[in-house]
Amino acid sequence: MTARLMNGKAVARTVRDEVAADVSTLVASGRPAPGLATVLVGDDPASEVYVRNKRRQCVEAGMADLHRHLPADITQSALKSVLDELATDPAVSGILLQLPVPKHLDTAALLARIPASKDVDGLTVANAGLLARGRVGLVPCTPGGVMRLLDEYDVALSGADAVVVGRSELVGRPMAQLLLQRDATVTQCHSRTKDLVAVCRRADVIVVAAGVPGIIGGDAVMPGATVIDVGIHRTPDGLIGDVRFDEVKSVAGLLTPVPGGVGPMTIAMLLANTVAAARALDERSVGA
Ligand SMILES: Nc1nc2c(c(=O)[nH]1)N[C@@H](CN(C=O)c1ccc(C(=O)N[C@@H](CCC(=O)O)C(=O)O)cc1)CN2
Ligand SMILES: [Mg+2]
Repeated sequence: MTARLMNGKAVARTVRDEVAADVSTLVASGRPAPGLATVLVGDDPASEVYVRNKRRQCVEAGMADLHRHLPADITQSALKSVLDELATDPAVSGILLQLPVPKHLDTAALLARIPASKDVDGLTVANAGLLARGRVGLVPCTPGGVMRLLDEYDVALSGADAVVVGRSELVGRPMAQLLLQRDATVTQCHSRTKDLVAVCRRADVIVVAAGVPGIIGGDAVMPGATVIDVGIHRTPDGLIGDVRFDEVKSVAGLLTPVPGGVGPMTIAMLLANTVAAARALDERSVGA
């Protein structure tokens, strides 16, 4: 068998077109264009690329780019003040703190300054709590993007055995919650899992977000399974994921490539969350 590749680039394009249409409708009805505040601390080259792409795609979708670039040595309290200012600025629909931040800063305390209503990354405790209760909030972008990809390729989830490899706040935990909401039987694996290969081999759907290059090979995949690779690692030979692509390609039924799989979906879902946040803020002020 050779897996069919899931084209994240194309699906992300579709999502961005939907967002642009939603923005046009909002603006045509006399509302301000949604505004996205990307907050980048320091000069990490990969983060700079991601934020540049977020800003460019934000403008392409007709939204306002309200970027802040702050020095790597900024203090916790100065950064908190910037976030507090964005929190009350009516032009800002969504706030995104690019991660990771420099080591001297306390990420959890910073995220706590972002109001849940503007938390377009879905990383606040409030939005994570809503997700855990199966209620509507802003969903983290990468797991949200994985769900959209699974739906675009008609992957059946109800009753399916789904394995999530990884338990990060950014991907693994919310991913498991989203699959559970869709009635999958979810197993969450991590660095202490005893027999990762045996657990994965039972799965109809595997989402790998371990942050370990090539951790999942062909031996861990049931023939015909759907395999989603969230990993992204720079090597002298180019970008690779958490999945050993060539091996898994000959076993899986559906597989995401790296690059061009999950990555582009992350930014597309950020834009979708920003429009959703703008709409919700708007409805509140209309009702107020
Ligand atoms: N606040 C956040 N920080 C981080 C997030 C996040 O969702 N919110 N996710 C990652 C980085 N990330 C977005 O921020 C991100 C990673 C990768 C891509 C992407 O499009 N990847 C391309 C390859 C691009 C390349 O050449 O590097 C692909 O996979 O095709 C987009 C966004 C950590 N931080
Ligand atoms: Mg089974």
